[in-house]
Amino acid sequence: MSDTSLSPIHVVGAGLAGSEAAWQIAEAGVPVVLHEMRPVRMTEAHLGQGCAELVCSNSFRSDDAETNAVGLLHAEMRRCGSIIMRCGDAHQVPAGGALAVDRVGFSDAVTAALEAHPLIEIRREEIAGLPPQDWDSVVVATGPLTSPALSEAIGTATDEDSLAFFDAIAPIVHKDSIDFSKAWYQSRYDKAGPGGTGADYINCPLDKDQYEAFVDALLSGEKTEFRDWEKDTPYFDGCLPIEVMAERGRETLRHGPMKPVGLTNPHDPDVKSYAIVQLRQDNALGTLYNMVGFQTKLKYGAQAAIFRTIPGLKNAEFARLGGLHRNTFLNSPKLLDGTLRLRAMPRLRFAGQITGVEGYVESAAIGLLAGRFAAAERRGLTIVPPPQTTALGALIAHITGGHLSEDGAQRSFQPMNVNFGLFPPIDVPKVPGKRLRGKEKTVARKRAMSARALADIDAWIGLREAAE
Ligand SMILES: Cc1cc2nc3c(=O)[nH]c(=O)nc-3n(C[C@H](O)[C@H](O)[C@H](O)COP(=O)(O)OP(=O)(O)OC[C@H]3O[C@@H](n4cnc5c(N)ncnc54)[C@H](O)[C@@H]3O)c2cc1C
Repeated sequence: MSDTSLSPIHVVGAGLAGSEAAWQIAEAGVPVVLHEMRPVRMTEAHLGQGCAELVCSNSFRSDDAETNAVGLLHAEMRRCGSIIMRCGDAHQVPAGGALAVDRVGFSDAVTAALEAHPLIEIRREEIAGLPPQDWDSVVVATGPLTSPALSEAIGTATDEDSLAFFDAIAPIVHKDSIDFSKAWYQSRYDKAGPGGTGADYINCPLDKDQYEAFVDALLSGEKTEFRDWEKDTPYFDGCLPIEVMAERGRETLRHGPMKPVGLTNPHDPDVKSYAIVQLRQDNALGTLYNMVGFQTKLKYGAQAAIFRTIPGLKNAEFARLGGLHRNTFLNSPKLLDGTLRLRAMPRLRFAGQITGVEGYVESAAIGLLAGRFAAAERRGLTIVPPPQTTALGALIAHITGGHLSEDGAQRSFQPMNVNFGLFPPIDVPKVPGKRLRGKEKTVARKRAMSARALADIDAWIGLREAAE
């Protein structure tokens, strides 16, 4: 099926999306040149030169393909031969119901697979402006930290003020600095999940006084200040810094990342904790743990001081403290066509977080689609996007048209994780002799949507195979 007489497709950026796009193109038999600027030029967040480096958490989130939209996306991507999912599965670490990976093993495996593919050439260079005119098919997958020279060129080409918003990352703690006379291992509701034991998280309990003092410290702690032009930059709601959550109400954290449900403190089993901080394994060795949901823009000194007030973390040593980062993404519903091409310059196709999806898996998923579309176009095949009833289809439909914003209104398109709200509605299947209500009905609806999605993705994959 490979045809080396075809001229190559250029992929810019070997992150989650670019690695997946390059793989899909090459697997479709089309040569690829993959341009990655690291290590020649680094971003603010990447530490090494590996492909598909995970810059913060090591989690691909829930792996439940029956009732969780991201778990369903995992399943669909596996069926499409995703390299990101293949390497993720091969390097998973225990994380309850989530799929978490050893970040180094994962990135090494993706890099090795790409380097070994006969149709992929990797060039270590920055594309510091619009790609050369004679590149007639390009996938731009340069992510939230696209280098300034390229993002300015894209801004000019699209005639848009590039919209930026802020995200924050969570700290990572050395496990051997955690005090296990206070902390304990347990997954919420003892859920074992795909690679877990039911005791995968480290939990640190707070009583009411400790929680109130912690919230006070967050509210008064010294924050990284925004510069003037950055002040109107909004946060993405799914990744709010904890101190911003605390500002929204004193109980917000107790109902969010510090919720005390589904966990029992073995050191004091009769006393219900008022709030609980969870840490999740971050590397295969099990030596590092990240503080779940503790992304923050507190200054480093304040972070260390405040987090050490958490019982069990008094002597915590931090492998990395939390921090702020900027995100850049296109107003995709306006600028991209249904196959991710820039309307104003169709030789450029976009993939990953720069298209306005959020998250490692979603970014890779859009890379998967961009790669398949670019390869089909190069081979003269008709491009058929996946139906919106699938997770892949729901995601691309959202970024290329599903999001509604009124003409002339301020741009309202915001990065989006995959979720069942993006799927067309479905009738909940009837259970003879039983009337489903509440949670039971919601779960039944999700199961029905997932079953429909998996059947439809198989049909879509079959269509492509039939075209070849
Ligand atoms: C600090 C931070 C923390 C995040 N935390 C999480 C998290 O915990 N969980 C989660 O699911 N998502 C997180 N995200 C969001 C997002 O899902 C990830 O950034 C994801 O890696 C995006 O995938 P991508 O392929 O679009 O971009 P990336 O994975 O960032 O890949 C882009 C690649 O392009 C390269 N590049 C950039 N400009 C150029 C150029 N001009 N020429 C050549 N190469 C270039 C970069 O070096 C990089 O390798 C985070 C993002 C950031 C920035």
